[in-house]
Amino acid sequence: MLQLNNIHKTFYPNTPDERRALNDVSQCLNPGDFVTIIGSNGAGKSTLLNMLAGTLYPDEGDVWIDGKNVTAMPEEKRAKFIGRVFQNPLMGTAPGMTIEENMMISLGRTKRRSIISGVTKKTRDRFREHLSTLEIGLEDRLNSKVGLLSGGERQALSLLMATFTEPKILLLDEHTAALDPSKESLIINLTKDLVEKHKLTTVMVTHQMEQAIELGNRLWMMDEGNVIFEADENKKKDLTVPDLLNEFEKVRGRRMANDRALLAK
Ligand SMILES: Nc1ncnc2c1ncn2[C@@H]1O[C@H](COP(=O)(O)OP(=O)(O)OP(=O)(O)O)[C@@H](O)[C@H]1O
Repeated sequence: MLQLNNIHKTFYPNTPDERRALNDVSQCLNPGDFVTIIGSNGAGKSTLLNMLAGTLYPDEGDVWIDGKNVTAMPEEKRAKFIGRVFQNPLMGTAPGMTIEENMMISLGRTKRRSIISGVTKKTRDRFREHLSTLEIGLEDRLNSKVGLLSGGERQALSLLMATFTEPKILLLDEHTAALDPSKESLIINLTKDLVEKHKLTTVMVTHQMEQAIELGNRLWMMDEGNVIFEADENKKKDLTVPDLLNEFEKVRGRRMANDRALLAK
């Protein structure tokens, strides 16, 4: 479903600011795989997600999604089959527009049909049905401006908008990091439900190692632009946070430097 072949990315090459963000990354995911990615500061996690989303292009290597080489495909075209939720609840939704208008935009991204044609009763009913699965009452607030929603409500809506069109790939970019703990568990449970319901191939970056172990069927640990340890479904079942820290030390001969991961529960 997803294949990364020998991906390299260096920012400001041949200058004093040169930063090698990805260094020969080759990985693949099967349909329905859910990989969580952890790693040290500056390991290349966000760069990898940006490469998948088409926000950045690799210097070398290629990206394949569902049998198609998408390496040079611009972000707006990939948005037809990639859903993404960001860390910041303010990103991913338009605050000045209503819930219904935001959902129409999501739908419009994936369909050729113009969104100006208006919302039919059938579409509105479909939106209500999807919103009701969140169980936070948004189905009764279709005409509320999204800017009035709380951070947790907005992140739940972003997650729904990224998934109800059934993308080929779902990218989660530390999507619970800005939420307080009660909202965080709501969003994590929703994530599990939506990924399972739509059988989505999912790539999630997180700084919380427990979350990385609990969610999904695969795990990649990154450092200095590459995946230095990975666990498949079997290996992941028995994995603990100390195991991950030990694995890092074993491979690198030093401790993982990640201030946010170490501060997280
Ligand atoms: N737009 C950019 N311009 C220049 N350098 C960049 C840019 N984006 C990332 N980098 C550099 O590339 C490297 C990898 O960064 P990236 O943000 O992918 O790491 P990360 O694993 O997401 O880090 P963190 O967990 O600290 O957010 C870092 O050295 C970073 O400074």
